[in-house]
Amino acid sequence: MSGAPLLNATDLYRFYQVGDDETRALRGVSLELQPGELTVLLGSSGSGKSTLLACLAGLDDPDGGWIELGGERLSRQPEARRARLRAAHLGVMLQSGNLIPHLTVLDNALLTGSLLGRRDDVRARELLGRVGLAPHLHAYPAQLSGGETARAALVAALAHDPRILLADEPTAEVDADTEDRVTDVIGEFVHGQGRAALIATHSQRLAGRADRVLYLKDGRWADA
Ligand SMILES: Nc1ncnc2c1ncn2[C@@H]1O[C@H](COP(=O)(O)OP(=O)(O)OP(=O)(O)O)[C@@H](O)[C@H]1O
Repeated sequence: MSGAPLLNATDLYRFYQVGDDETRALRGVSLELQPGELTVLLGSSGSGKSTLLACLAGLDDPDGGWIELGGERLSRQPEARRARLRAAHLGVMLQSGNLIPHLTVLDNALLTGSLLGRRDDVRARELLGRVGLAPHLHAYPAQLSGGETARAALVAALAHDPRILLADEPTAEVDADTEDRVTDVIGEFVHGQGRAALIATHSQRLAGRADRVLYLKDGRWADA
């Protein structure tokens, strides 16, 4: 792949201090995300995947290193600026807390697009249908199963058509058929629309569709 990356992270460090203990969750991680590239992030529990995604999403700030998004610096910026950059460039799906509890599945999917002034009902309904949530458009998050919640969150991250998807285990708690559908939606987003995605997953199906597989071990890149 060539050309300017959509996202550029250089030498990221993130340390957590709990009492006298320090966890070094990221230790010098660099990464570029290019358009048309599906990157899968693998690593055992505690290897730093969620920490990396949170930093790249501007939801957490690295202790060292820097992140550029669309040519603008994301790291070490006030929260309001990070939020603006996040909305302009990213679709983010974390392991929890993605959906607004008092909005329906459909309204959650429409929210970011509405805030950006480009609400797209057709795209939101189509994506929800493709991941098998057509019967649940008007359900509230508390009425969904774990797998349905993950799929609703994935659509909420994709419906405003971001340039980059950052997703943490989008196929957790789903059967093989549904996993295929979710994988198809992500594949179409990246390869059909020329977007970029970084997906933390344990799914071999998703890893099998990736253009690039990265392994994190103890907060550093490692060989498979
Ligand atoms: N808020 C926090 N405070 C203290 N330590 C944390 C915090 N968040 C993460 N950690 C620690 O940082 C390390 C990396 O955690 P992280 O959640 O990024 O791993 P992960 O690869 O996403 O794991 P999983 O696959 O279980 O989600 C772990 O040792 C974890 O205990």
